[in-house]
Amino acid sequence: MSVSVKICGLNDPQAVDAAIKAGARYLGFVFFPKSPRHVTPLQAASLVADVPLGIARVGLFVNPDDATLESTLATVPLDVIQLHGSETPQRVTEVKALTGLPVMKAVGVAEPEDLEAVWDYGLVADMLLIDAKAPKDAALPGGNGLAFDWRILAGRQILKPWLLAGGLTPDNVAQAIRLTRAQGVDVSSGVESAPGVKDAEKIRNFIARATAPIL
Ligand SMILES: O=C(O)c1ccccc1NCC(=O)[C@H](O)[C@H](O)COP(=O)(O)O
Repeated sequence: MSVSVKICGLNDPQAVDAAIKAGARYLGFVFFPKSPRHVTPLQAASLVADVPLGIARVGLFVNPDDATLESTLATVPLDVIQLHGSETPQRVTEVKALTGLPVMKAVGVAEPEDLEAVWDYGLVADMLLIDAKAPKDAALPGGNGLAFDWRILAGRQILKPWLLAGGLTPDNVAQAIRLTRAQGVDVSSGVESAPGVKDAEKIRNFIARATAPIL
């Protein structure tokens, strides 16, 4: 089965178009005001207007309250909610009930002990995004272009569908998939020319290399 690709932090129509044409399975839109990739619900509504069926529109939130989720969903149709903050398993369950949408929970990994959280969230989330743990002094909880030691995941069984994230690039994504046997991969900074500026050529290269047969 081919690896699914999520391109995260899309904020311009050319990049959305490049991701769709190159075969992305998930398109991520960041609703976190401090991010250089931040989009408003109205901007996102315009960006997703022509997304074909079968490609999931993912809204990325950091510790959102109910009102934020409700007002965003009233403006932009989304298929998946990505929670990228310190939401508890209980909050994941609440967000699923409130929105009626599947939840992808991001879990930060730096060392083998962090896999306990992967297990805990696997019991409640519909999907997991296994990402590098953000450094304590990082301005953002994700999208920092940092990788973790992928060998931590080698040979692990994970309860739910999951995507590998953190510091992936067109140059390292095939090796990351080979080591972790990830079913899907997620990228943001690795397909940018500057923070918050997506590069269509890098998006095409990334998707081609992630979906090529792994030898
Ligand atoms: O991208 C952001 O600006 C961002 C802000 C707040 C929370 C999460 C954020 N991004 C998450 C991602 O883009 C990805 O899901 C993932 O962390 C991979 O990012 P990268 O290492 O840059 O490829």
